[in-house]
Amino acid sequence: MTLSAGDTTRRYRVSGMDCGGCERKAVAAATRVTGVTGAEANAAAGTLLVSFDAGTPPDEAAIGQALRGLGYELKTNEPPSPESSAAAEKAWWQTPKGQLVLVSGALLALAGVLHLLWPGLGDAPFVVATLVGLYPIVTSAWQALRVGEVFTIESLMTVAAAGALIIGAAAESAVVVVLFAVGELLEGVASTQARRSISALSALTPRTARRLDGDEPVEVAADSLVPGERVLIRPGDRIPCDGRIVEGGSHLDESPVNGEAEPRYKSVDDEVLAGTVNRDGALTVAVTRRAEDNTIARIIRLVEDAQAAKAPVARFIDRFARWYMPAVVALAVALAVLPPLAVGMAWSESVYRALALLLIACPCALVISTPAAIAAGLSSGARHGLLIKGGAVLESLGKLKVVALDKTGTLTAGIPEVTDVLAWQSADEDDVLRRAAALERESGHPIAAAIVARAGERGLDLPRVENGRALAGIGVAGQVAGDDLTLASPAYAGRIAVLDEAAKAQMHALEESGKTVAVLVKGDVAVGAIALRDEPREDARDGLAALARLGVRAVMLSGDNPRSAAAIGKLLGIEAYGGLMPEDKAARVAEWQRDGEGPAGKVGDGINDAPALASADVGIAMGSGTDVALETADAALLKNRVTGIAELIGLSRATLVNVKTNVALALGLKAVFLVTTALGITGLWIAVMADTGATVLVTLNAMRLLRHRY
Ligand SMILES: Nc1ncnc2c1ncn2[C@@H]1O[C@H](COP(=O)(O)OP(=O)(O)OP(=O)(O)O)[C@@H](O)[C@H]1O
Ligand SMILES: [Zn+2]
Repeated sequence: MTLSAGDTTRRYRVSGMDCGGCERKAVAAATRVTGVTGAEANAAAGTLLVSFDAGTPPDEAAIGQALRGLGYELKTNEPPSPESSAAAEKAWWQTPKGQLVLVSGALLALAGVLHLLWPGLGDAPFVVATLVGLYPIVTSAWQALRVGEVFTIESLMTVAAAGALIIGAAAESAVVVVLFAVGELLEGVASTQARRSISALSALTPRTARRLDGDEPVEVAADSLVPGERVLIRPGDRIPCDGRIVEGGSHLDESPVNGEAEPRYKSVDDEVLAGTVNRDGALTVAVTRRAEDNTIARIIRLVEDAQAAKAPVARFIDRFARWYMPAVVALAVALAVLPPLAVGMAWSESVYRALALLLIACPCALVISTPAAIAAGLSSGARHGLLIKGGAVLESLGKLKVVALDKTGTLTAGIPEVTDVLAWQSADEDDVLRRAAALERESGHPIAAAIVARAGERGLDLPRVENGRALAGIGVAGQVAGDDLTLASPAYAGRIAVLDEAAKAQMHALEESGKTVAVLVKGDVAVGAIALRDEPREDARDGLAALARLGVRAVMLSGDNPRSAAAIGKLLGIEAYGGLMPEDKAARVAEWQRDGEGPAGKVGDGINDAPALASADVGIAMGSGTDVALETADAALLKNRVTGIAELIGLSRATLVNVKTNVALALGLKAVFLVTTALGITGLWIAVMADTGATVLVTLNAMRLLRHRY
């Protein structure tokens, strides 16, 4: 079943699950509750998604009860907080699994000692050790049986250990029980680590804030702050909330939130993020978001959702494990029964081999191989300002062959500056600038900000504009003192006005040097033009070079005129196309996909390039955490750097390689020992060692991703 979070689904946190077997049991238990129509569990994320008929939500307490019977704890979907996550993550020896390891291990050691001191006791001490260690396993096998899950790891284990006792291999079965407990304990380690590295983010926000009541700072709980309140932040403090600076200026270290290494100077009207560090100046900040909506809380929610959404590989492995277990049981029965009947092998020998087979078959390592790696990859990315919305996105990111990048704000800083003002037809330069700035006053385009700023520098008074309107991808228009005015790209200006050859030549020259030109048209006469230049980002070259090293083709798609796009493209050494409307960019991406040049990614600010972001295999939003971008794109770069794109792809590839290595390790070890056991070369406890060993290897390998180098 495929589920997604919607209005007829509800997501719960569940603690205690740590492998595919746990997931299946939890799903089986939840779907038995009346009203529940489907469920999906994810051990790595510690989540259970429950679907139900709209209007009749199922009884939460009943679901909780059903899960408790299996040893899992249901929590309602509370927002993450340092306290709750700290409480959920107990030290290993405090968990039931840890205690089972300690108790069964101690009993095994004791049995060994007794056996040496009083050989007369025979196997009795080992039998006792086995039975004690087996007790929780039997209980959990029984609970799973009651919800209809017959072939669980625990039921295999119960049969195997009991069988070993019956054929007189008590010492082995005691060892087997301990190793099984160790393996179970280890299974959860990678996903717990991954989860912890995310919930650690929430601990970055200070608990308290110094709220200004009038001019008096009062210490209050940070999560009680509401938008509009003002807080005082001293040098060295962590910022307690998302907000806007109303007084002061300081260098802010944002690395904890977005991985941006260089501290940035921010002052009045700049946005600050909760969890970042105020380096050197005192700031007064107006709160803009409540604690539960601040950027860091949103990041944590996104990453948790991402971990809960299974990658296609993980689904495949789940399906595989489903038929694999019964198949193994059938094989074990055949191995026990056939050789004695066919070639007269001793029953004790054939049963022994069959039991060993059951033990190796435990698919724990295989089942955690994929989710562990993906959870680690997603966490590692989030810690470096690379947000990936789930395993499926991660898979496609690693396969990208071509990436389209916007020019403005992506490859360039997005802060153009006016370089030239041209005046034609008896107008003077200040006149052109004054009217252009008046038109731009309401526009949100970076060009607008630059023109208004330049007019301000020259101390110009801006006239009133009537009927002002933005022409998306073209420019702005309105009436000033009765004149119809348009400020637009030369291409559009050429359509509504006649541009003489001299003017055209002037503009072409500006464009060829990489500048953007906006033409001021009065009625149907071009009266002047303003040229602006937006410098490439410092790291644009490095970022593109890194993409080239990964063998990914990078193409610039720009709404700016083709000549200046080409000039910037040449400067950066990237294939460039200009004069594209947003839908043209989407069409270009679709073309690549159709012609087999994709999978294609699209990087943009997520604001005026939404169609292209959506049509790409992976839409990557870039920018300092703009609201739209975070939630609509498939992946987001919180640090405002071109180099982040290659980091994102590199991380995805590393994760995919890790997944493949893990699957190969788990399946490979399993295959080898299946054969050697069936042939009678290796015995019971090598079999269990192999399974525990594979679990350890897979876990360690996945955890390497938490230290991935960017
Ligand atoms: N407010 C404006 N003032 C002046 N010109 C504008 C304005 N808005 C758009 N234009 C013109 O339209 C062109 C395309 O704008 P659009 O917003 O689609 O692209 P962009 O974001 O500037 O560039 P890119 O696609 O490279 O990111 C601009 O290069 C500019 O010439
Ligand atoms: Zn388990």
